[in-house]
Amino acid sequence: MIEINNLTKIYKLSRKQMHQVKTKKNMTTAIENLSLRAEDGQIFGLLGPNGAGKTTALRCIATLLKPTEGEIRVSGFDTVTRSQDVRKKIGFLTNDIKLDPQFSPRYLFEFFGRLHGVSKDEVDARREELFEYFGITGFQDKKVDELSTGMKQKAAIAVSLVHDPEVIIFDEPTNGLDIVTARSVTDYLKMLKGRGKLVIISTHIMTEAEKLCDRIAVIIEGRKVIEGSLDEILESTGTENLEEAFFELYRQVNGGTAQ
Ligand SMILES: Nc1ncnc2c1ncn2[C@@H]1O[C@H](COP(=O)(O)OP(=O)(O)OP(=O)(O)O)[C@@H](O)[C@H]1O
Repeated sequence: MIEINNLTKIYKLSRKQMHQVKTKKNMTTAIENLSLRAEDGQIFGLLGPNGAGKTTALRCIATLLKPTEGEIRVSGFDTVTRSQDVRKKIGFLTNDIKLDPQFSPRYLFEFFGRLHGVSKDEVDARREELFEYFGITGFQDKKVDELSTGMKQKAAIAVSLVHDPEVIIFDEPTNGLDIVTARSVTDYLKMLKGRGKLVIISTHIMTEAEKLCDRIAVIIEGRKVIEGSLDEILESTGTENLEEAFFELYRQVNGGTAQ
């Protein structure tokens, strides 16, 4: 289970960053007062436009960032005071964590397996299952450097799951994948949910959230504007699909400026 209570994350900006985003303020609030609860056996989606704060929230859950205010618990462990325990429970995938280009998917899978304290037999069994499922076996001994974007993403997904984590945190898991591979990833996430795992993803793809997520939190400009099942969100916005619901919510936040 993931419990987020009143999470606020404020980044301090360097002079260079202030110049880049043309601001005189040396701080930016990426997430403001976010609370939510995601249960085991559920796929929970954080849905929002670019810059909404989705990656920041997932990085806080994954212990990579400390909340400025508020607290997060993963499987009962606080992400700040019990970060080691949290890390054992989670598999984290994000676009800015890159696999070392000099090594092969097989080497990296075995390396991270050892790092997580998984036995050799178990690593071998999990490698066979995951590499077969994601079609990695054919290029498992090639250097990451020589792989396509999609191949790298598939390898990164497999590596993040080496220790059979209870909680799967995937930031835009189908980013850069073709339609066939994207489907294999979303099917695998559904299978993990069926095994009782908690999967939390970020996405800006409405149809992906619609098909995949049991619960969705829409985040706009760092604030949660609605949370619920797809049906609950459609009912409360009086719309027929998530895209319409999103624009309705966006209009409410921005005072009627969205198309
Ligand atoms: N390291 C950082 N330093 C300063 N500001 C940051 C940093 N990382 C993110 N931000 C800012 O925080 C806000 C939220 O960014 P975040 O990456 O969490 O959004 P996102 O919803 O994941 O966006 P995207 O869909 O584009 O990945 C943005 O305004 C971004 O510019």
